[in-house]
Amino acid sequence: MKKLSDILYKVQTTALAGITDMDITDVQIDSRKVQKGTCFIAVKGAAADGHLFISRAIESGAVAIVCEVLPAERNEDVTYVQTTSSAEAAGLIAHNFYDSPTNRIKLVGVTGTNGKTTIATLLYRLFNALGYKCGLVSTVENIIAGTIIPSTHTTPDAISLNSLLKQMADEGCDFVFMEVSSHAIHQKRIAGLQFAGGIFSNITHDHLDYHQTFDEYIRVKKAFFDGLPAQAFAITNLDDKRGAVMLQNTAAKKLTYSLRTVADFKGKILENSLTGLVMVINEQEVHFRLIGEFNAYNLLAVFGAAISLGEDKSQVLLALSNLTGAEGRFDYIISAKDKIIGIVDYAHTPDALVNVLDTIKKLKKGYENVITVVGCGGDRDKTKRPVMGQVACDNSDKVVFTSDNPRSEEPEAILKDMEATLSTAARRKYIAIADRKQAIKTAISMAQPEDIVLIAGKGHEKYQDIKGVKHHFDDKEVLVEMFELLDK
Ligand SMILES: CC(=O)N[C@H]1[C@@H](OP(=O)(O)OP(=O)(O)OC[C@H]2O[C@@H](n3ccc(=O)[nH]c3=O)[C@H](O)[C@@H]2O)O[C@H](CO)[C@@H](O)[C@@H]1O[C@H](C)C(=O)N[C@@H](C)C(=O)N[C@H](CCC(=O)O)C(=O)O
Ligand SMILES: Nc1ncnc2c1ncn2[C@@H]1O[C@H](COP(=O)(O)OP(=O)(O)OP(=O)(O)O)[C@@H](O)[C@H]1O
Ligand SMILES: N[C@H](CCC[C@H](N)C(=O)O)C(=O)O
Ligand SMILES: [Mg+2]
Repeated sequence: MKKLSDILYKVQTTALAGITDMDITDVQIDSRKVQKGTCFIAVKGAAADGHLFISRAIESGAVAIVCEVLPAERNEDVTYVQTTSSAEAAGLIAHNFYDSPTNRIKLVGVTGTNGKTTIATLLYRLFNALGYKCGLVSTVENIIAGTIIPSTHTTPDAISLNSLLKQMADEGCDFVFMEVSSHAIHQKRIAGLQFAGGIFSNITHDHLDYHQTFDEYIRVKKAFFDGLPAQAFAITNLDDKRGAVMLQNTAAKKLTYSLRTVADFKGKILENSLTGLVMVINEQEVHFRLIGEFNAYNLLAVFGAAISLGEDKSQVLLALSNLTGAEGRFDYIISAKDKIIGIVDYAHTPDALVNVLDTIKKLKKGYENVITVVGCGGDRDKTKRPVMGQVACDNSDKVVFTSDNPRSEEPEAILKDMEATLSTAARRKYIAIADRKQAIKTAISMAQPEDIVLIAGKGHEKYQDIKGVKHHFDDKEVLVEMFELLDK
C-alpha cells in the first residue's frame, strides 16, 4: 500500500492542508471512478473543470485532493494538496502510484502527424522477433506481452497509461513502444515517464481545431523532445522541413534518418512495387514486404531505433524484411475475376492522403484508373476538409466523397465543407454519397478490370460514430463482401 507522501514524490506542491502518511488505495482524475481511499486529482479540461467535482469525489470516498485552487470549504478528514499544474501532477502521481514502471522497462515514444502507429507496431513486432518480451501502446490496440487490450485513445490518459505500463513491467516486458500524440503532450499525459528514446516521423496539417496554429502544433511536438533526458536517444526525419528543429533543444543523443541526404540512418529506394520495397540501408541491400515511400521512412525510423537500442544491424534488417504493416495501413486485396485492387488505408489527413495516392501512382502500370472513396471526421479540424477534397480529386481519376465518423455533425454539412473550394477540374471528378457502404459499392461498380479503388480514412476502425452511437462498420469487410459479389 502506498502512502500519500510516497505518491507526491517530485510533485510541485504550493500548499498542503492535512496529513500525508495516510494510505492511498487508488488515484483518479475522474470523480466518477473514485472509491474509498482514492487520491483525486482535479484537472481543468476542455469541456469541464475537475475542481467542480471535488465534493463529489469526497462523497465517494476520496481521502486526498490534489488541485490548483484550494476549495473555500474544506473537509477536516481530507488532505488537500495544491500544485501549479494538476495535469503534470497526475502524470507524476500515477507513475509513483504504479511503482515507477518506466524505471523497469525501456520506453520508446513515437510522435509526428503520420506514421506513429506504423512505427510503434513495427518496433513491437521487430523486438518480438528478436526474442524480447514487449509492450505496445497504440491507436489500434495496446498489447501486454501478446495479450491485447482494446485502445480508446492513441495515448491514454496518465492514470490508464501508467496502469498499463505497470502491467507491462510486471509481465517482464523489456521494451515498450508507444505512440505519443500531440494531445497527450499538451495535456501532460506523459508527465513523469522516463523515456529511453524518442522518434519523430513528420509534421503536417492536422488537429488545428485543438492546437489553433501550426506553430503551436510544432511547439507542442517539440516539447516531447525538449523533455527527453541525456541518456535517451532522439531520432528525427531530416527530410521533413521541421525535422531538425524538433531536436534543437533536446538533451538526448541526436540521430537522424533520411532518404535524400547524409544521415546516421541513410536509405535509398531501389524498387517500389506492390510486392514491396527494395532498399539500401546503411550500405546493406534489403527487400521489405511493406509498400510505398512513406513506409521507407517508417522502416528507417524503426531501424534507427533498433540500432540505438543496441541491436545488431544484420539481425534487425533480416527480421524487418519479414514484417508486414499495421492493420488498415495500405491493406489491400485483389478481386479474383476482374483483378480490381482494393486498398484500405487510414489516411485521414491531407498529407497522408497525398502520400497514399502518390504511392498508388508509382505502383500503377499505366492505364488503370484510381477511384478514391474519402470522407472527413466530424467534430475534428474543419480546415482539412476542403484540402482533402481537393487532393483526393487532384490525385485520382474519380472520387466518391462520403462520411467518415460524422460524430455529432450532419454528414451532409461535412460533405459541403469538402466540396466548398474545389477547382473546376475537381468538380467534374466527384460524386457525393453520404452512406459509406453505398459509396464503396458505387466506387467498385465504377471500376474496370485492374482499376484501383482506395478507401481512405478509417483503416482498422470497426465502427462508424454517428451521433454518439458507434455502429459496426469495417471498410475491409465491406470491400471483401463487394468483391465476393463481383466474383460470383
Ligand atoms: C480534447 C481532448 O483531448 N479531450 C480529452 C480530455 O478531455 P477534456 O479536457 O474534455 O476533459 P473534461 O471533460 O473537460 O474534464 C476535465 C476533467 O474533469 C473530470 N471530470 C469530468 C466529469 C465528471 O463528472 N467528473 C470529473 O472528474 C475529467 O475526468 C477530467 O479529468 O481528457 C480526457 C481524459 O484524459 C480525455 O479522455 C479526452 O479525450 C477525448 C475523449 C478525445 O476524443 N480526445 C482525442 C481528440 C485525442 O486525445 N486524440 C489523440 C490522438 C489524436 C491523433 O493524433 O490523431 C489521442 O491521443 O487519442
Ligand atoms: N511516415 C509516413 N509519412 C506520411 N504518411 C504516412 C506515414 N506512415 C503512414 N502514413 C499514412 O498515414 C496513415 C496513418 O498512419 P499511422 O496510423 O501509422 O499514423 P499515426 O501517426 O499513428 O496516425 P494517428 O495520429 O491517427 O494515430 C497511413 O494509413 C498512411 O496512409
Ligand atoms: N486519432 C484521430 C483519428 C481520426 C480518424 C478518422 N477516421 C476520424 O474519425 O476523423 C482523431 O481522433 O482525430
Ligand atoms: Mg496512431
